[in-house]
Amino acid sequence: MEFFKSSSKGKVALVASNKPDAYVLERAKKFNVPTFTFSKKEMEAGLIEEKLKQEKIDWVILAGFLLKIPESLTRSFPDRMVNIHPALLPKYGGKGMYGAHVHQAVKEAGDKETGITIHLVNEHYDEGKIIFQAATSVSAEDTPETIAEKVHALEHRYFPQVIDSLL
Ligand SMILES: Nc1nc2c(c(=O)[nH]1)N[C@@H](CN(C=O)c1ccc(C(=O)N[C@@H](CCC(=O)O)C(=O)O)cc1)CN2
Ligand SMILES: NCC(=O)N[C@@H]1O[C@H](COP(=O)([O-])[O-])[C@@H](O)[C@H]1O
Repeated sequence: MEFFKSSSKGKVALVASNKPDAYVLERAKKFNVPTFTFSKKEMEAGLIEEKLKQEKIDWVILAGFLLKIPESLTRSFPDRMVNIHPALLPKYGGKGMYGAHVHQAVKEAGDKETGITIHLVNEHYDEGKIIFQAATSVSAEDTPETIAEKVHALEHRYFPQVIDSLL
């Protein structure tokens, strides 16, 4: 929202979440961005498709969204739905691989690097076309928490720029 508030290429037109207490909804209010909350059942009943068409949304950007997007919704936004994953796919992707679970797996594997992947969204978890990746080193002294800090820094640095490059 900060990045796009003065953009001539696009704007954050709606913030939607299935978690009514998600802090991003508070952030959206400060940027005067409309918000929309929904349940998993409503998503699976097609309520999101209706809302996004009503609001004339062009792109759907997933950031920490933790439910499987139904195929009907992914097909409504062909090559226009983007997700950010906190690892270097195809490593550490798929069901169960989200948030701290990913960084824990990287630590337990003893990997020397991790990173972020920005990809198009299809009907499967984390299997869409990869658009961008950035890596960071992992040392033996790193913990899942310090790994998360490094990954979050990459996300905050690159996600807006990559989205901007797609518009
Ligand atoms: N159709 C798609 N939907 C989603 C994708 C995708 O690529 N295709 N990406 C995810 C984001 N994600 C990884 O980047 C991801 C998020 C959550 C899970 C997961 O295992 N979720 C749990 C439920 C967690 C909860 O309810 O709190 C589960 O399915 O059991 C895996 C990957 C967003 N949607
Ligand atoms: N597989 C999906 C996944 O793990 N997404 C991750 O959830 C976090 C949300 O952080 P935040 O809500 O605290 O900004 C982000 O690190 C994002 O990569």
